[in-house]
Amino acid sequence: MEENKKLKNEVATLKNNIEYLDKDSRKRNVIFHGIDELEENPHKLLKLIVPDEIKTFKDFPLSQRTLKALKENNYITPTDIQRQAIGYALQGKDILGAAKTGSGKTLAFLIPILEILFCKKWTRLDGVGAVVISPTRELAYQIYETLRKVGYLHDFSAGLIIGGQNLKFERKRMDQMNILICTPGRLLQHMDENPLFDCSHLQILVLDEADRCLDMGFEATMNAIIENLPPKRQTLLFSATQTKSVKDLARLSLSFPTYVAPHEQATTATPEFLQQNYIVCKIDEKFSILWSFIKNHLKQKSLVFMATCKQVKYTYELFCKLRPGISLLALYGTLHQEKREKIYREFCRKSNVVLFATDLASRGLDFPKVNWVIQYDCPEDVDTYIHRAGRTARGVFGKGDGLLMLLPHEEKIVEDLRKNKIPINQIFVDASKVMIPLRKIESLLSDNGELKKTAQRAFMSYIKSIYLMKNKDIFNVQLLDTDAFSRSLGLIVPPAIKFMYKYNKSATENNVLGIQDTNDAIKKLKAKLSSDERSDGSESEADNEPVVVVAEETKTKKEIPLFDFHNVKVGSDEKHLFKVKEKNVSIDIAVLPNEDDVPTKKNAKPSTKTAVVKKILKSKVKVNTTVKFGEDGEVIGDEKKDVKSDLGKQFVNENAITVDIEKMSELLQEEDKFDKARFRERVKAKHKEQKRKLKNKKKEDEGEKDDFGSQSESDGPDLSWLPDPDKVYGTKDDYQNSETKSVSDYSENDYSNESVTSEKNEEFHRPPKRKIVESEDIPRESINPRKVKKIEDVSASLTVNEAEALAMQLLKSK
Ligand SMILES: Nc1ncnc2c1ncn2[C@@H]1O[C@H](COP(=O)(O)OP(=O)(O)OP(=O)(O)O)[C@@H](O)[C@H]1O
Repeated sequence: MEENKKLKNEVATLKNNIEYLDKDSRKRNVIFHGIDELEENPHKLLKLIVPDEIKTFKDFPLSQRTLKALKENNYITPTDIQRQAIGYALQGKDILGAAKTGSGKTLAFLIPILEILFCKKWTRLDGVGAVVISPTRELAYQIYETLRKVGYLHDFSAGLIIGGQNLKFERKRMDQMNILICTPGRLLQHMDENPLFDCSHLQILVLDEADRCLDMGFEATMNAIIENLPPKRQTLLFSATQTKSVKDLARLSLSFPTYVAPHEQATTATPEFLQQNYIVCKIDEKFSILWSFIKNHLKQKSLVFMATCKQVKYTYELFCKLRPGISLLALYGTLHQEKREKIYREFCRKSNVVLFATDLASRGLDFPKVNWVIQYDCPEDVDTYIHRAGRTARGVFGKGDGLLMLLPHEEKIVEDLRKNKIPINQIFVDASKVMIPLRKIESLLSDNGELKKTAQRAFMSYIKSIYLMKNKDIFNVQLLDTDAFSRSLGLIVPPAIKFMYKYNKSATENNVLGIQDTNDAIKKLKAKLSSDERSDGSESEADNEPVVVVAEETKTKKEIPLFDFHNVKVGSDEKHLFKVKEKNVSIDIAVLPNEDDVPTKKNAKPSTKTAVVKKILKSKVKVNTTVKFGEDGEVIGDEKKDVKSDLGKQFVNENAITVDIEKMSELLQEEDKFDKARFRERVKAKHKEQKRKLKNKKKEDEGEKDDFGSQSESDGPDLSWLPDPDKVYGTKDDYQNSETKSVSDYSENDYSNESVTSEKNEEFHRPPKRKIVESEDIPRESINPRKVKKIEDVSASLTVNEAEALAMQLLKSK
């Protein structure tokens, strides 16, 4: 104790001097020499920092700058992990830190980073002194923000190096950074490509969510990063589910790491005030339960975890269209970085909101005041459960609720959870209170092709994710009622699950042959599927094709508004609602066809494109050829495709497999001659046809002129119907006399003088003003009625004399 007190005083003096030194640099070296002495004897500090004696951050030998910033951000009392880890870290020890979610691990490594670099007089010119690696961009961003808060009084430069940002911008500044917060991929990219990046002086390496950073997903990247780092460094590993794997630790070449786990003896592995529940339901009930939950928690902040990006996308898009009355957000890896950041910030800011997310958001993210964490799909393992559930009930007295949704066969995971000190209780949902507008969803999907595709992708991605799970005791794709699942998503026709069909087929074949080890084939298939699932691009076309199996008519549920998960029903009747009905657990229906559907060899419809091609090739049908038939059924050859040259014919007869380029070019030249000749002929014929048409048109035009202009004689009107003028007016002579007379009369006498006229009339017998004469030898019916009408009109308008003159003229011309 005495020694401790002495050391404390020593350090207090040093600290004061360090602050003082900021103003007076002349004494700097003397003081740092003192700190160096302490560093050389770490056990001195170890004795000095007794975790149980630490009440506030002031009790640590921290710089005033750090203490001030901590105070400003209301960090007064250190949490358990901070109390235990900071001391060891300040001594330069490698640390394996494990503590419950939301227990403040971030500060447990950020404070030592600041203090160690500060004590080492790190400056901008010294380059990268500390690197913090986080598995996700969002978490890296969050750590960076915390660092800015608690380290703003220090002179260090810090950089956030994550994917999706401007690489050029980062590249120029990398050599000036003292503390880097990064994701593995981007860090390695700089190590590989950026000549300005130098981390040879690195002092501290931190892996947040260390078990995730070191797992299979990042294995190669992390190995490459570690190779590029100086072996002499301090390494700190933190996670709520810490790795103890010797292999992992060996990879990091930790030297006698100190295991810091303040909650190891705790009764629970999850936060104290986290209320954890689970329900068991059928696969087709999950979607409606989720919808009902959201509708009944409109004034809360909920986070829903789903297995795949595509499920998140579909649920988000569909629920937005259904308008639940609360703001909805979706966060998943395939989103653009800017969007991801925006959604992350929005979810942090809002208080009544639902965020659908993949496991991208399951680790480390410190969303404030989340009321509910719903694990819509069963987590891969206990660790994933812990991290997901830990997004609520965070901080010192944080409270929250968790709900795990399980399918009947997934209930086994509860045993594992309980074994791992996770207190979880079963609750029951009153089925009568569950509702979803399924008809509306179906009609939305039928109207919106894009949404339907998203639904199909969501369906497929879920099935694939289950198929790829390691733990086959819990995740068994063959126990999924895929038809019911598809219907619950609004898909009347379930998409075909071809990979399963292939898998089952190969398994059956191998069984028949007595081959035990089919692992290689399955592994290949799995690798392909997992790469599909991870990829940003759309699923293969095949996955979106509808299945051959005809779906049953979709059942609709009554829409009943009230819903309460806390309404635990103990009555046996209520319990039955969620018991597994064996007939609904159709093992093979969706995956393997029914016996009736099993295709016989003859009538089998090929299910894949390869099978179709094989069938076509077998039937010796020439693909991509067109046969034209004439009217009499004779085959008409395709002139274009027929070879004309002798060389071409010879080539066709040879049926050569290999291609001789020179010969081919010669052949093409020969064929080209024929083609050109054919083309010339066609042009000629076209010109000829055009000329002919022009001629015809000209003729037609002339004909039209005849009709309406000078009429030809032959086409003249038929005047045979007119009465014989000799009969009517006497002989030709009489006629000539009368004509002369009348003309002179008309000229000499006033035509209007009636007396004269009457006299003349007496001399000449004039027929009364006549109508069209109906002569006996010309039957009226034989005359064109239109002509008759026309003549009647003309004659009615003429005076007798005019009519006579006209008639005479006509006769003359005849
Ligand atoms: N000493 C402290 N006093 C008060 N609040 C604190 C303290 N340390 C951390 N916190 C707060 O607790 C919350 C959780 O901290 P942090 O995110 O570091 O937890 P974590 O252990 O890293 O969680 P996870 O395991 O989920 O990554 C944060 O909001 C943080 O501000």
